[in-house]
Amino acid sequence: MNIGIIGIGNIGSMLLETLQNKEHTFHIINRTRSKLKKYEKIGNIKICKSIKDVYKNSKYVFVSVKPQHIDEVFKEISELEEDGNYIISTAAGKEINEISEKSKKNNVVRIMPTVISKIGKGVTAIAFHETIVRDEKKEIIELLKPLGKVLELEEEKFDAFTILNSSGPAFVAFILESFIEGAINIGLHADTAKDIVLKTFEGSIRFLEKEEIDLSELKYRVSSPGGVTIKGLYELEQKGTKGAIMKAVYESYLKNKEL
Ligand SMILES: NC(=O)C1=CN([C@@H]2O[C@H](COP(=O)(O)OP(=O)(O)OC[C@H]3O[C@@H](n4cnc5c(N)ncnc54)[C@H](OP(=O)(O)O)[C@@H]3O)[C@@H](O)[C@H]2O)C=CC1
Ligand SMILES: O=C(O)[C@@H]1CCC=N1
Repeated sequence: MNIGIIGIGNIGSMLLETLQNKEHTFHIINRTRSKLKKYEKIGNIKICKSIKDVYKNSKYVFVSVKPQHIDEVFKEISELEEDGNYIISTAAGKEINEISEKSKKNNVVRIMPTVISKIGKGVTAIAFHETIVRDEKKEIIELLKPLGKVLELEEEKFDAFTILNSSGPAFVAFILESFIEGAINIGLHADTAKDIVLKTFEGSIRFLEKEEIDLSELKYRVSSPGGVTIKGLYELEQKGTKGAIMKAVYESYLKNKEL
């Protein structure tokens, strides 16, 4: 399969490295060419000189530039003949109709990926232009399988999905970091704290999945009456932590709708 990737940043490089397969040939381009140096000697990666070269040589063309750069890319694509190629946009907040209009193409697919897919365990939402038929959808979903789970999703749910799934890892990192710094404050070395915090979160998630219990049930199992855990939970409630997190999710969601 000939696969194009326009924009080799966080997501473009994740796609290039995760979808790697000897049966694919990748045609890639990035604005800053020095970023592509490490791919120069890989047999099935062709570094292209223009967006036209990427598009002409690829059946599936991922567009993974930032939303503010996407118009210039679609403008270039709009001047090219569609010849069985598909545009697969990763841009947050950019709808299929808008992409189709700007690129003057019908074969438009929208995905919402996550950096987590680098280890094959992410969830990728996908939506298709109305003209794309079942067999074509199947082939595209199959192509994305190395990323983890591929979830066909109504476009109106993409904004919420983006914040949970794709921004999510940053929120998780922030919360983990808060616990690590809390642990340093009570005398643990940073490395030890990180190790314990990661294992505690991982173990808690596995436990919830295995025991199939509610989150509040886990809170009550851990919180002894008048004990230490409830003291900490009380502090979090008094500081409005849950409200602050809900607001953070909402503000990100609103921002995504503005794009
Ligand atoms: N980061 C994430 O976790 C997620 C990102 N997304 C979406 O994916 C897209 C990419 O995000 P991300 O990878 O983080 O962004 P990055 O800035 O890391 O990567 C974008 C890349 O596109 C390149 N670029 C910009 N304009 C052009 C152009 N005209 N031709 C070729 N290359 C170009 C940039 O080059 P240069 O090296 O010069 O900057 C850069 O390397 C965005 O639309 C974002 O909304 C979606 C889900 C998750
Ligand atoms: O922060 C962003 O805008 C992108 C989209 C989702 C994750 N990163």
